[in-house]
Amino acid sequence: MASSLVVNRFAFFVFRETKKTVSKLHSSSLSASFRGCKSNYRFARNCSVSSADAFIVADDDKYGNKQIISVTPRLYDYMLRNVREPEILRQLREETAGMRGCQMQILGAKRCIEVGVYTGYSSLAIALVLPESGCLVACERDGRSLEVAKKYHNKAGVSHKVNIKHGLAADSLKSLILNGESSSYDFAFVDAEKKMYQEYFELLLQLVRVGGVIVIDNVLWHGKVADPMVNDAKTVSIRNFNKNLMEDERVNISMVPIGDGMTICRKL
Ligand SMILES: C[S@@+](CC[C@H](N)C(=O)[O-])C[C@H]1O[C@@H](n2cnc3c(N)ncnc32)[C@H](O)[C@@H]1O
Repeated sequence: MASSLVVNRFAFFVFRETKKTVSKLHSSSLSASFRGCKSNYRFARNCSVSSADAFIVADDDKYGNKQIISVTPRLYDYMLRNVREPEILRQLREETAGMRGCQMQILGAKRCIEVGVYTGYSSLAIALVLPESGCLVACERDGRSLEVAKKYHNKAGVSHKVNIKHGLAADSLKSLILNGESSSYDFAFVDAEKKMYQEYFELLLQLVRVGGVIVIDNVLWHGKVADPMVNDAKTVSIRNFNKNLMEDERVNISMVPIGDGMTICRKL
């Protein structure tokens, strides 16, 4: 891919040729994942989130003595100051910060599909790096969020690249398949209803070409997937989805522990 985007709920990376932009990282997700860490983890330094420095949440032999650090507010601010975030994305991030549901922001890539748009941060990030001939099919059920997304697509001059599908994402994906668009997409980002992940994945696997990439967000689900005591419907659904994906020979997968965790799947 000449350019691609990988954005997740709390972290957002833009890869464009050799450029890398990290525009949003959430400070609490890693520490939340390790809040229940077991006693055999050695806690070095201190464990206060208000600490100025990053702290080590685990450096157990089990992990080859690799240190796992938490992202503190100071480190988060440092990252925000040391990435290349386009002005238009900064504006949208700041406007979204005051809105209900603002913790949901995420993703992105060339002939692309996004499942779960919200106010459009990830869709704008994708659209900005798409070539003029590129397109992003943006699936979202919430009309109010879409109004904000459209405003920023217009403001950024990328509306012509974005094909908004207002409605249930599974229905929109099925209509793309019925329209003969199977195997014609390069990239898809999944960030909508967690209980629908398996269905989205099956539909997207039809729509994405061989070699294409599907990125699934929130696969660590605040760490709950690893806690056998947590068995609510969303957690169980993501846990089952992760297990199925691990055994799925139609894709190569890589689970990335940034933000709330995301799995990058490459269609074989
Ligand atoms: C986490 S937010 C998406 C954030 C966005 N990707 C970003 O990075 O800015 C999830 C969105 O999925 C939408 N959604 C949830 N279930 C859906 C469904 N069944 N069909 C379409 N959209 C859905 C919600 O309305 C919400 O706006």
